[in-house]
Amino acid sequence: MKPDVKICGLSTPETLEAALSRSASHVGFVHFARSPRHLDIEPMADLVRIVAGRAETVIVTVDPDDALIARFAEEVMPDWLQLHGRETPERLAEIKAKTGLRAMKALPVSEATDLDAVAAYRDVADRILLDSKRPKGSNLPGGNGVSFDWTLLTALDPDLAYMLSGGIDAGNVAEALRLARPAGIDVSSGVETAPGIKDVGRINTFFDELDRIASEKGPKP
Ligand SMILES: O=C(O)c1ccccc1NCC(=O)[C@H](O)[C@H](O)COP(=O)(O)O
Repeated sequence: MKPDVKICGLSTPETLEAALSRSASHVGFVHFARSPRHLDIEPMADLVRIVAGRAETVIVTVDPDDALIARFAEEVMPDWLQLHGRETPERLAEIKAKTGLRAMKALPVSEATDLDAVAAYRDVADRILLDSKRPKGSNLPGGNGVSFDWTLLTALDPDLAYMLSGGIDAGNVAEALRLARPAGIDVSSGVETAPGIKDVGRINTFFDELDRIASEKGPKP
């Protein structure tokens, strides 16, 4: 089955259209002041309006308070909130109840024991996103363009439909899909020319590679 593909950290109509025209399943917009991909509520709402149901829309944020989640739900109206902070399973349930939105919980991974956290979240999160742990020197909990050891994921329950992210690009996505078998992949830096600068050419190259992988897997005559 084709994996979901989320292009994250979009911030311009041109790059958003590129992702949509190649059938991204999810498009992500970051609201986190320190991020080079940060968007305020209004420009984010403008981009979500452009999507107009062609993909699922995701606001990526970190430990949002109640006032902020209310603004997301009322002014942006995305399909998902993706949470990259220290949100507990209880807080995740509360955010879902208050907004009516689906929640994707990002869990940072660098070693096998990091996967223990999955058990606490899998029943409350609508999707788990397994992302690389923040590298030393970075002040961002995501979007760092570094990958982790995907062979760790072979220990996961095969029924867990998770998203994989962290340093995925056109050069390594085939290996990511082969080793980790995720239900979806999430890409940000891998389709940028510099942090926060998405590139239409790189988005197309990434989807070309996914098409090539799908054609290799297709039925042989
Ligand atoms: O992308 C950001 O700047 C960001 C900031 C704060 C929290 C999360 C953030 N990104 C989360 C994502 O969903 C990224 O797509 C994911 O971490 C993978 O990023 P990359 O390794 O750059 O592909």
